[in-house]
Amino acid sequence: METTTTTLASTSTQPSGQPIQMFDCMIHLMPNKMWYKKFMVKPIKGKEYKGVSLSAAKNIAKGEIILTECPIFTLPFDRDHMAVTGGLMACNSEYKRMFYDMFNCHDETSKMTREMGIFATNGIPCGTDFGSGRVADREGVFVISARINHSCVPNVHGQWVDWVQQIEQRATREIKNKEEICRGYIDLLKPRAERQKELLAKYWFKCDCPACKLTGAELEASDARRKKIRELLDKHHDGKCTDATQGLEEIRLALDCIEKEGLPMYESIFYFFAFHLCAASSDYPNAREWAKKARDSHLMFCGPTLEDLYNRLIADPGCYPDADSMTGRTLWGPT
Ligand SMILES: C[S@@+](CC[C@H](N)C(=O)[O-])C[C@H]1O[C@@H](n2cnc3c(N)ncnc32)[C@H](O)[C@@H]1O
Repeated sequence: METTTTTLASTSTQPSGQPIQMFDCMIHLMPNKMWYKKFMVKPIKGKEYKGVSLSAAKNIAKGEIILTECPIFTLPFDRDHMAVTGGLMACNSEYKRMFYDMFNCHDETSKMTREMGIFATNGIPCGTDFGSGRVADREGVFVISARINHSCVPNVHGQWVDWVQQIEQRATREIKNKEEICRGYIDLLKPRAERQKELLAKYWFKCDCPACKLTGAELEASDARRKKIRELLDKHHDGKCTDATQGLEEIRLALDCIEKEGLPMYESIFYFFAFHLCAASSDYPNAREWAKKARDSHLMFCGPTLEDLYNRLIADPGCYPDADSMTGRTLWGPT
C-alpha cells in the first residue's frame, strides 16, 4: 500500500496567517489512516457506524494534552450558508480540501447545503465556559478535533485558549493505548433521554457510551446525579447561595456526583465556589485550601490560564472582591 509521510508542523499557516503549532510531529498518511505521536485517526468499529475517530497510540496520563489546534475558520452561531462559504473562501486550497473531507451527518436527511451540513456536524464552540454551561458566541472547524467522536463520559476535554485562539484537548483521566478518544458534544448534565434526543437531532446517532447503556436504578441514579450537578452549578454560579454551611454541603454533594459520573472537568468550578463561601465567611485558612484545589484541578483539565489568579487568592484570600461579605464563621476545607 502506498504511503506518504509529511510534516504539517509550524510551517503550516491558518487563513489568518498565524502559524499552526499543533502538529509537533510527523504525520504519516495512508488511505484513511494517520499516525500522530499520541493518537491515531482511523475508522472505528462500533455497534452503530461511528465513522473515523481518534484512538490513543500510547498510554496517556490524566491531564496530558493530546492535541493543540487552531480552527481553520470560525463563525458566529447564527451563521448561514453565505457565512460558511465566505469563511471557506478565505481558506487556502488545502484547508478547503480538508473541510470537504469532513463528515456530514446531515447529508441526506435535511435541506442543509453541504457546506452548512459539514459545519453543523463538525463545529466546536470556541470559548465554552463549561462551568456555567454558557457557551461561546462562535464555533470553529478543527481538522483533527472534528474527528473525535462523542461520549457522555468523555476522556478528553477541549479548552479554548482565547489569547492564542487555539483549542487544547486534555485527558480527563488515564487513557490506555488503543482506547478510543471521545469528547462531549453537548451539555452532559442532562438526563439520558434528553442527551440522546439532542444527539440524534444534531448529529444523527444513538449514543451507546457507558452512561447511556445504563438501565433501571443505575440509570435513574446517573440521571439524578447529572441533574443535581447542573442545579447546584447554576445556583452557585448565579450567587444564589446565602447560607455558607448549606452551600458547602451542596458542594460536597456535587463533587461526589461528579466523581461518580466520571466528569472531573466540572470539579474546579465547585472548588472555586467553596473558596468563595469560605472567603466570604472570613475563613481564610479553609479558603486557601479550596483555592489550591481549584487551581490544581483547573491546571489539570483547562491549563494555566487562571494559575496566577489562584496563586494570588491563595496568598491573600482577602483580596477576593467578595471576601468578608457574609457572616464570619469557621467552615471546613477539602478532605
Ligand atoms: C464531528 S463528527 C466525528 C467524526 C466522524 N466520526 C467522522 O467520521 O469524521 C460527528 C459524527 O460522528 C459520528 N459519531 C460521533 N460520535 C459517535 C458515537 N459515539 N457513536 C456513533 N457515531 C458517532 C456521528 O455520525 C456524528 O454525526
